[in-house]
Amino acid sequence: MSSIRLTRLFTFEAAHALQNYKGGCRNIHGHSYKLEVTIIGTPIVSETHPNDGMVMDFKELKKIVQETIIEPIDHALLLRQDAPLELVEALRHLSHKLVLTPFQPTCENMLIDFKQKLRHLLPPQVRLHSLKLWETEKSFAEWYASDNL
Ligand SMILES: Nc1nc2c(c(=O)[nH]1)N=C([C@H](O)[C@H](O)COP(=O)(O)OP(=O)(O)OP(=O)(O)O)CN2
Ligand SMILES: [Zn+2]
Repeated sequence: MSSIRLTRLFTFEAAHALQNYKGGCRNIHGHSYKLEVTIIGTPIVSETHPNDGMVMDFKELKKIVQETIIEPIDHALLLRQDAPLELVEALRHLSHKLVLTPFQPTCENMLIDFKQKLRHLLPPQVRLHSLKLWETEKSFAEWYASDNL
């Protein structure tokens, strides 16, 4: 039996601010994020199975990631939950898509959050292998299951 990795690429737009950061990123600004989700498993061997030859249907992976990770934050503003109350209230009043996070919304923390959300939703025959989040064209962070045994 051969283990095979499958990767699906996702893109989303989000704004954030890094609270207390010493530099421009403390201001609200946006990124066109890219997320690579890699799972690992062995392909199904069953001539009668609709997913014969697949570790997992790419479409199924897309649905899980899209609904769990992408849709809640696409075109949203991510702020740490202790952001100034007046700002939070003003944004809510203007019906902005605001997501308050219990962590500083860095690449690193977003990956930890994504990993926690995804792990329990994948079918039993596959495992989450790694996540790679591109914040800019030049900067990305990665989470690997093998780094966290
Ligand atoms: N370890 C981390 N460092 C930084 C993060 C992060 O998530 N993890 N995030 C930021 C900012 O949010 C943002 O990514 C900085 O973007 P940008 O100003 O475009 O980055 P650069 O200055 O590197 O880009 P240049 O094109 O070279 O100006 C900051 N740090
Ligand atoms: Zn940023």
